[in-house]
Amino acid sequence: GNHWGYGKENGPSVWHKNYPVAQGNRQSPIDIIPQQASHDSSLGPIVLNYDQCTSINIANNGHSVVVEFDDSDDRSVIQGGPLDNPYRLKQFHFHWGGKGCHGSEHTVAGISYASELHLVHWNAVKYKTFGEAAAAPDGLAVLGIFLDTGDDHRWLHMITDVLYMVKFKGSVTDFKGFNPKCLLPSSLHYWTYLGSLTTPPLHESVTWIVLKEPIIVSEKQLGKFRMLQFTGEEEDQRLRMENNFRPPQPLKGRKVRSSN
Ligand SMILES: COc1ccc(N2C[C@H](O)c3cc(S(N)(=O)=O)sc3S2(=O)=O)cc1
Ligand SMILES: [Zn+2]
Repeated sequence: GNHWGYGKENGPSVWHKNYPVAQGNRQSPIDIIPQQASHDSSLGPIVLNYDQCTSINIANNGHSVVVEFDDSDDRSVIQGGPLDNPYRLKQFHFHWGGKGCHGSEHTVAGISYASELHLVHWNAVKYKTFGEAAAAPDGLAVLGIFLDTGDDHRWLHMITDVLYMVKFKGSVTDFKGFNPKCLLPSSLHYWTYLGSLTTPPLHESVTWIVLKEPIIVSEKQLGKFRMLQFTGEEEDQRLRMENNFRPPQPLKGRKVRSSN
């Protein structure tokens, strides 16, 4: 059917037909212009408590590769920065480009990175379920981390080495005990703004926290993401999973704040 995707017929330029909020006033991603971001001394550091981390599985959902966490309690949370209370880690996933071209969703002064990692958290203090939070203006907090190419990333191997097991849409495999703290850059300096999910349903429910410092991964490691498929094993079409990113959306007067 006309299920949404990243192709010509079902990609970001036509999502508004089924998801009119695509043309809303707080859509993501955006182009972040550092010189126009306002330094806000009231913005404290973000604090990540991932130590009791409980990853459950890794899956190919037909749009990205997703690592899900047990979010039945507050063992893995993000807090501080622009957030009024702790938000619970639910999943993380990636967006990337095709060979040699870029694939991040947020851009910095027009520059895009090779890929972008999103760690999705929800406000379990205010909302009873993830679904309720995902539709509320202060329901989600997504930590965005840019991936640039260079040397091998010593911990990303733990993910790229199992991608072959989730090659096809709908595949899932156990992935326990992975702590995403090993995917953070050395600095937690960030930009923050109010935005949305970057895929349908495009809910305007995300406080975005985008780290300024990218992590470095090798072209070889990125290449393993590109052997994933948008399509299921039983489908005739074999569509390589790449360029699964939405381009920057209009700022519509929003302010981007910068941590110190
Ligand atoms: C209730 O309706 C729903 C609300 C949210 C979701 N999700 C899947 C989305 O693909 C999606 C995209 C995210 S991104 N690229 O970080 O902006 S985060 C996220 S999700 O895991 O929240 C599913 C159903
Ligand atoms: Zn994402």
